[in-house]
Amino acid sequence: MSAVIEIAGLRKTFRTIRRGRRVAVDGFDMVVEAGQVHGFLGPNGSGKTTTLRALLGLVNADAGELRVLGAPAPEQLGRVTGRVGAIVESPQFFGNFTGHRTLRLLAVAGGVPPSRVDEVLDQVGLRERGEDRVRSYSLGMKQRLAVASALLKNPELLILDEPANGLDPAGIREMRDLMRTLAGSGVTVLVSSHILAEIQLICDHVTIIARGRRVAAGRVDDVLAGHDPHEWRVRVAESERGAGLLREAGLTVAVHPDDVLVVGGAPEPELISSTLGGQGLWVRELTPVRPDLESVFLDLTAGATPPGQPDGTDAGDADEPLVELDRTDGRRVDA
Ligand SMILES: Nc1ncnc2c1ncn2[C@@H]1O[C@H](COP(=O)(O)OP(=O)(O)OP(=O)(O)O)[C@@H](O)[C@H]1O
Repeated sequence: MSAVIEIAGLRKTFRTIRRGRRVAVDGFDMVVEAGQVHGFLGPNGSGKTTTLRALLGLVNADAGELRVLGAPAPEQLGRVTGRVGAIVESPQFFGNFTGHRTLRLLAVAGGVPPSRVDEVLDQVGLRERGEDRVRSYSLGMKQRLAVASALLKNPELLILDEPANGLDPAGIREMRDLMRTLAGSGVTVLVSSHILAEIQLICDHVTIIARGRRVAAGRVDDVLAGHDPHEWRVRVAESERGAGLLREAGLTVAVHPDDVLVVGGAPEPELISSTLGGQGLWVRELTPVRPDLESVFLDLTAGATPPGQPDGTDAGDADEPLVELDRTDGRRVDA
């Protein structure tokens, strides 16, 4: 497998009028291999967008090495822009244009054959609505139109910043299906999100960022497996008696209606079986309750107040004037 995105030691500091220096990304590393659907997870203000913007040459990093499809960024991004589609933050479209016309204009501007327009509308499931005005689209449809615009170039790598943001459950499902389809057709997808359950469903790999630093990375299954189960499901013949014995041993026990005991308090499985077996209660089932990505994420990012924000509030504080030293105007970008 070859790396399509490589980030090593990325660091980016912004300056604000009131709070001075704010370290947005602090020695961050990430590797995305070809063919992955890679989730980029982190709490609000943890540095996801800044990282993606640095990767796409929209903001200058203070330090670090970045490569996209092997090309050092930002210096040689131009070599690979035709192979990368990206949507960073919500794209804006003219409501009066139809989806088809919007894409046709973008195709012409990007030197892409107009025949691609119908193909990408098909790919994102908007073919039937292509002749409707964008203003009649739902938020989910607008997001899919944005993805369609990023697909015009037939990219090998698609970078999506919070594509499921603001979508209702049906919109999230559509977006998830779309990403799966894209991955199935060989596109490498990097998707940033704080919607953990969705990342768990769509992504095979994940990098978790907190306070501008990587706190976990790897296959989703491995990241989950690296966290010991906090609880065990236990079945015994006499559930109430079993619960009493386990409580006496210092464990926390919840008795569920179907007589399943959920035993917590970081117990060793041996302690559970010996406590019960020692009193003649034989264990019929002893299963770890595997943590989901959400609990792992909360564990890893607990107390992750971004640097420079002692109160933990998200940095998008509307009342604070920001000196945006490196901000470029474009919110949406096809790299
Ligand atoms: N242009 C800017 N000027 C000043 N500070 C900025 C700028 N862009 C980002 N920051 C700060 O950098 C930190 C990281 O922000 P960033 O947008 O990268 O986080 P994020 O993980 O994408 O958050 P969210 O999920 O809320 O979008 C925050 O403290 C943010 O306020």
